[in-house]
Amino acid sequence: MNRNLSRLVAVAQKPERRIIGLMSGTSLDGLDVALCRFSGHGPATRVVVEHFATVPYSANLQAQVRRVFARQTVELQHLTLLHAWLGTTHADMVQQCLTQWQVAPTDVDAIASHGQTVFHAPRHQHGLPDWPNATLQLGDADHLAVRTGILTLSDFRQKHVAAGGQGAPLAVYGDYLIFSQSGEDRLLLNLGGIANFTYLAGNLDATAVFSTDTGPGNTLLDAFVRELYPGRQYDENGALAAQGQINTELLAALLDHPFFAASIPRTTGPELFSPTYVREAQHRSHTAHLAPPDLLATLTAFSATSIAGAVRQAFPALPALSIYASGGGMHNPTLMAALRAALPHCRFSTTAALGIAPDAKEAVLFAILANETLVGEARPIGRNEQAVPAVSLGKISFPD
Ligand SMILES: Nc1ncnc2c1ncn2[C@@H]1O[C@H](COP(=O)(O)OP(=O)(O)OP(=O)(O)O)[C@@H](O)[C@H]1O
Ligand SMILES: CC(=O)N[C@H]1[C@@H]2OC[C@@H](O2)[C@@H](O)[C@@H]1O[C@H](C)C(=O)O
Repeated sequence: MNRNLSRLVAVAQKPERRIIGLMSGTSLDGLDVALCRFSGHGPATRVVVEHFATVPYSANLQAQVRRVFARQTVELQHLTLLHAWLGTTHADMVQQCLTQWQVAPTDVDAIASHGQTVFHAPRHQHGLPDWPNATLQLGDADHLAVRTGILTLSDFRQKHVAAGGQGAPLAVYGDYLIFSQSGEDRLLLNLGGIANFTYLAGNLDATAVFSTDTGPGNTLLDAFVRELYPGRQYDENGALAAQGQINTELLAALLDHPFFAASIPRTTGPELFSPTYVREAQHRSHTAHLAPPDLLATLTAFSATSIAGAVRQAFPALPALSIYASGGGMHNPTLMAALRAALPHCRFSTTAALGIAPDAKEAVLFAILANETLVGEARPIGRNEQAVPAVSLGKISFPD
């Protein structure tokens, strides 16, 4: 048997595994690196986050990714170069973390690499009836495996698409395994560039579980803060939006898009929710000359209202739900206050209350996907249109 295959079998048979989860989302703020220790699989999964860091993306890295990010037209050579370069750059970031944590690469069983999404194209968004759902993540994992010497699983979204999904949200697989709790109906709400949630039924009915994107989280806020306040990357603690007034005409125009009426699950990205989207809504609502704080207040309300709208669409009877937030947006008190106001029947806390640091959650979820692919088995979650493809996700890259 090939040496790599026998090593793979040995990793799968270990009582405990250390897997590094890597996630770099649509905010392009950095690479989240979570070193996780696993035992078990499926609903018996036990995960402890031994170390976590966000390695910030340099201004150059952000600029290089933005040359292709969510763009209809790109320079093909640059896209090709990025694929290899991000793979080696992510490998160097992993090595930097391991050195800092004083962990030897030989003590890590696997890396689970999400890669950098550069374009997300579900059919409902590209609108081309003869073309499939599609999504593209860069940062080739062979480069990670060869450079770190660690077995690497990657490119988790393609199998989801191949099995009938939109390539997202994938959080549902891990949320279901580690956050389901008898007696509590839960929403796991991630407030990243794009916001999404997973519903977990308190009666532990796997067929009732579903997940969906809801629309913008921080992506529009970040884009306009960068444009209107040069040198700033985001609305720190929601302070700018807190000084502004919500413009109800613009808010109504922003919410006037078929995405918000589409059936659940629906996924999206900055391809749709871009500054151009906002400018068109401003044009339609005659609000092109809003003061910057008023624009940010309205965009914050747009995120909160669209998230609350998706929750109300999914649960029209307004049952009491416990919402556990994660992702960078939970550090924005203006956004969180707007969410609380829009969903007064829900109880809010963060995944810290469930034992997973909210900034680490998405990276941990990719480590869980790798653990399942190595040790677990595909299992059915959800039903009908909300069924989650029952497949093992990710491709395997060997170090040699
Ligand atoms: N103190 C803070 N105040 C306000 N916003 C904050 C704060 N800290 C982080 N954020 C927001 O969180 C963002 C980063 O969030 P996160 O890392 O969860 O996004 P992501 O993983 O890139 O997104 P996605 O889940 O869409 O892939 C920042 O760009 C900023 O908008
Ligand atoms: C295509 C893509 O990268 N989508 C991301 C993005 O960021 C949030 C939301 O949009 C979600 O659908 C997804 O990430 C999370 C980790 C997911 O798949 O669950």
